[in-house]
Amino acid sequence: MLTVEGLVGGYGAADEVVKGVGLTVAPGEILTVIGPNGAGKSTALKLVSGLLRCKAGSVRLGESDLSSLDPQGRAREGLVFVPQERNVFGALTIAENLDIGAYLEPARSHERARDVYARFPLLAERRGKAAGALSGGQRQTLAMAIALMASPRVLLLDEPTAALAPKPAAEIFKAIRGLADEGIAILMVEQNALAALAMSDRALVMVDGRVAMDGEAQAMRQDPEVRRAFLGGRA
Ligand SMILES: Nc1ncnc2c1ncn2[C@@H]1O[C@H](COP(=O)(O)OP(=O)(O)OP(=O)(O)O)[C@@H](O)[C@H]1O
Repeated sequence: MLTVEGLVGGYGAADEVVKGVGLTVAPGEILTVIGPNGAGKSTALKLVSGLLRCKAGSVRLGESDLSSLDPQGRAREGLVFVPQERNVFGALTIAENLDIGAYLEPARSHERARDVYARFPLLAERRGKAAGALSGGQRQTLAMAIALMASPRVLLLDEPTAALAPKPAAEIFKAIRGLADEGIAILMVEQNALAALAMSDRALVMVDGRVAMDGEAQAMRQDPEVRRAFLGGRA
């Protein structure tokens, strides 16, 4: 179980963009964070990953307190972040990108890559090709595949379907659901709120650095207030 309590942090002088966020994600569960632009969703994810230092609060995975660890230390414990942008090395091949993902345990790179290729055959077919030649959806798939090379227990995904058309976005969501169904805990930030909630277990609305609402994803999807504010009021 990922347990985040009282998370506070931000950037330089603006050190309270996130003003006290708490959440839990169990193995096999998808928790999606939605909310208006600038609410601090991506910042919260970066604080959980260790990319940004917390001013206050704690991040625990099971019995381990990860709060004082850097991103690499947290990844060693099983908490792996997939950024929204610059998440693959375009000039390198897919195989080389996966190798980099295995930096924590290079000796297991071959074995992990075999699993990843079995899961994502499109990457296997293109393994010798440059990542820069991939479509948007394929690139996001590769970004998740790189993270999987570290054998994560928790994946932190920052807008995995950003800038994707509905069909590749649906494929990415399906792949994410598959990872959760195998026991990985997923904490995801998404702008594509309606589709994200449809495949999530729980959701959390962040407004101005705080948790404004949280609950079961399907109930939130039906909530008139959430629909009006975040889902375009659509039925
Ligand atoms: N690198 C940075 N340096 C300083 N301020 C930043 C930085 N990145 C984001 N911010 C500020 O932090 C606040 C929250 O941004 P954040 O990206 O976390 O919001 P968000 O909820 O993820 O919104 P969006 O969906 O627009 O990305 C905003 O006011 C933003 O301007």
